Amino acid sequence: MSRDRLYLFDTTLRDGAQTAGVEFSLEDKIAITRLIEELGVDYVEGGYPGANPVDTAFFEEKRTKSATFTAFGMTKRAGRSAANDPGVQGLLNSAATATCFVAKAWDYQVKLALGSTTEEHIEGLGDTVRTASGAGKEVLVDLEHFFDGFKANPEYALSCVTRAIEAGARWVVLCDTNGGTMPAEVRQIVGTVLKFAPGDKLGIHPHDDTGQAVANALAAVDAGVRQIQGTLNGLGERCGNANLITLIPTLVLKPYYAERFETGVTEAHLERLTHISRAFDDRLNRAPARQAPYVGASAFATKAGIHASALLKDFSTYEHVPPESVGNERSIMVSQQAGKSNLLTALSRHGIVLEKDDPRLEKLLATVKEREARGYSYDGADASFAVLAHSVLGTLPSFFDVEHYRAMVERRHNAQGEEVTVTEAVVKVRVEGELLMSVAEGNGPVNALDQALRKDLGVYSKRIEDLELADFKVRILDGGTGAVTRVLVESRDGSGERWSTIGVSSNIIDASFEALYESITYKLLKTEAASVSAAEETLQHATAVG
Ligand SMILES: CC(=O)SCCNC(=O)CCNC(=O)[C@H](O)C(C)(C)COP(=O)(O)OP(=O)(O)OC[C@H]1O[C@@H](n2cnc3c(N)ncnc32)[C@H](O)[C@@H]1OP(=O)(O)O
Ligand SMILES: CC(=O)C(=O)O
Repeated sequence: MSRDRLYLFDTTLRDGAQTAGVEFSLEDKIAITRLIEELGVDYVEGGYPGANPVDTAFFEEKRTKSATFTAFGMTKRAGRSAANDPGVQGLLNSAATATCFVAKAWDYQVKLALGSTTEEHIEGLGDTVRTASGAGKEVLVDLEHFFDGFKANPEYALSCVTRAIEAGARWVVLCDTNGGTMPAEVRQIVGTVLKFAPGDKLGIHPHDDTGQAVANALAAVDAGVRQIQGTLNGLGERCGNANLITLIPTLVLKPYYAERFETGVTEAHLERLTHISRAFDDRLNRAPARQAPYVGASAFATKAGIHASALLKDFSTYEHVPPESVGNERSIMVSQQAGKSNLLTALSRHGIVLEKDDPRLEKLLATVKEREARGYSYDGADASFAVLAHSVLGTLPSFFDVEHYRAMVERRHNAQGEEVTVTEAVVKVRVEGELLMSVAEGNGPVNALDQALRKDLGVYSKRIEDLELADFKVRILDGGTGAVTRVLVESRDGSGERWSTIGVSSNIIDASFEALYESITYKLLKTEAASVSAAEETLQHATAVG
């Protein structure tokens, strides 16, 4: 059976940014783009250039590698042409390859919210699409309130679709903006739209207000649309958007969809799904939902006492897909095999190759599990996993030891009588037998400790020169007096690589220091091979000259 191409459009950085309590920094947007691209989606909608400084800065350069970099904005405002509309021009002058314009497909909203007429709005839609398409952009149109608009005035809603296509839109996206449409209605309405527009130009943008965004996306695909818009972990306005982390494995692993549709998602992308979902939650500073389909910690967890015997004969007795296909793991007390497979994959990402029966693997697995029980989480801290693995496997070079550190925060009055807060840190490290002490000031205790730790690492100083802190996140794991603090530090270097490390302690400074220490250790680990071969070359050269 020949398969239709189904396109996946991620709007985490745009509709996801409209979630209550979520605020993305530029650093967040850059890092989340990398996560989204690991999924193998076709489009990344990065935000709304011109709406706020972060989004404007984000669109100053192309941020995607494989996905089409897309900017969102509204169609031209009434009373001016698209060529003279600063909002439209902001999108056209951005580094985006595609522009997605929102227009209103419900006549009531046009009159009420825009104070305009349907004739004027539809003219504006056509003008905006023609202008953007003439400027060389791939054009998408999000038809806001499409399903409610269709129920109120099908003629107007349908004419928005046909006008956008006539004007040159590559995609017209039918939005269930208020999220109240039922899957059966989606199927029925899309069926009618298909009499006026081809399915390979239609998309669906469902909201989750009745918990059916994923069902509505699938209903629309069944009816004939060929693009789905959604977000990581279902983030989005109010109750969220269609969850791509749920939809993607369904489209790829379920024979009903896999036999009919082809996406850009490969098996390798799918195996990163759990990691991506949890790393995204870590970035949002929220606990991953244990019962999330496919990727939750409970998605493949079984109460061993009840189901163990059947599971041991055949895992499919209680699993609808194999957990490793989505990078998750089975949680059964009587078997550690899946855990080992997971570890082998994670180790190979760091160039560590082990046999499955290597006894050190069992030790590493036990260590990871024991540390995760204490609050560590290696899903969002792959660099800490690499450091831990080398340490347990006995392959971690002894770069430096921290003998002592101290951080001091003082609130006092300066000579002018103003209140000032002064922060200072002292770190003593031992490098190749030599004791080195550094003192630094910072804008807070963690910053001061970071400065002091990196100030003098003796022979290693040169190798960490281009190391920078990109982000710092704190999460309190349990409330009350026994609270445990988890700190995630994101670092980057001149090669463009970014990595995350973790620290856990009842003391926030201790947790931060651990994460900073591991970041430097990871940087030294990753430069170790290059440093050894440079030393060997120098030695060979000296021998040849000598
Ligand atoms: C359904 C959705 O999710 S659509 C996406 C919504 N997302 C956002 O709004 C997030 C980003 N938005 C923003 O930062 C701001 O709204 C901005 C910068 C875009 C505009 O800010 P302001 O100029 O202050 O306008 P404000 O937000 O108060 O109102 C929206 C304006 O856009 C107009 N408008 C809304 N949709 C459209 C449209 N599709 N075409 C033309 N005009 C539109 C409204 O009539 C209103 O015009 P008015 O200022 O003349 O009253
Ligand atoms: C465009 C959009 O986000 C919506 O209609 O929901």
